[in-house]
Amino acid sequence: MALFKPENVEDFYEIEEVLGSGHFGQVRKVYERTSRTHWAGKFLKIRKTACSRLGLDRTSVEREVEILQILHHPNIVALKDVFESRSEVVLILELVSGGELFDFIAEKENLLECEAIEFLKQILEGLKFMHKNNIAHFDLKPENIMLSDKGSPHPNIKLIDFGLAHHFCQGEEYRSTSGTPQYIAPEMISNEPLSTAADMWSIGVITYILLSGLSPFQGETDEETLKNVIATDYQFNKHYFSMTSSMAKDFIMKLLIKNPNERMTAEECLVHPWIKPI
Ligand SMILES: Cc1ccc2c(c1)c1c3c(c(C)cc1n2CCCN)C(=O)NC3=O
Repeated sequence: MALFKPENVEDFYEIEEVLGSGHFGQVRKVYERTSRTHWAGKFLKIRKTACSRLGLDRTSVEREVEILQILHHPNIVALKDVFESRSEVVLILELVSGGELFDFIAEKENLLECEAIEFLKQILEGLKFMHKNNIAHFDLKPENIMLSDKGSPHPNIKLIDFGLAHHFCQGEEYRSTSGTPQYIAPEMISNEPLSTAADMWSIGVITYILLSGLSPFQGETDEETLKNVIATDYQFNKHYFSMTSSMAKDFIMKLLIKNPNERMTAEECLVHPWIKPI
């Protein structure tokens, strides 16, 4: 069982404003007194007993910590420290102060293909590193793609939130039906064995949205969205894609493929002619 620091996190950090919250607990800005620097504190409520419904299972937190301790990469959020009290684990994470990629894009009229490519290259470099370490994120979506400094002419992308991530052991079969309907791969919905290819499906969906503002499978309800995903039923809306290059559409089509084995890998995406013109 992993041991985290038993000291009180507030002996080292001042807890500041809430940055976000979810089923897991809260993410808050924290100030480290000794270094006078800001970080993000992810406060996770831990189940007190096995039959308790509230809070997270400690093993799932240990899995997230183990994965973050492996992943040292410029496009993946860094884990600095972990504290534990009786009912809470606190992850001290790199503060990614530029906010979510999609909020950055929402502030612009529309995104040029060359701008989308620059963001996607960084996302794919982070994914290539993750997948080479046999780790899949399994929750790639715009909310989990952050910018380090949105004021910079070339903002740096950071992938965050590895709460659903999985580290595959050799030959292991892993199934999960967690995730967000708009972005999850068909094999997740039908509870088939998963692989890093599920992340590549999400990249196809994210690219479609980056270039059009539309979500390819979104229906009126989650149920309808899931049906559209399973049917791999999407089109390039003529109005929204009228100015989109055929190379960009080819990139998306080579990711939104029902059979996970036929999808491009992160490495193949990085040498696709749309991303890396000859
Ligand atoms: C400036 C800002 C604003 C909101 C933030 C974050 C940073 C943030 C961060 C993290 C997580 C897991 C969630 C976060 N959230 C919650 C929303 C994430 N989609 C994180 O790991 N580092 C962050 O800076």
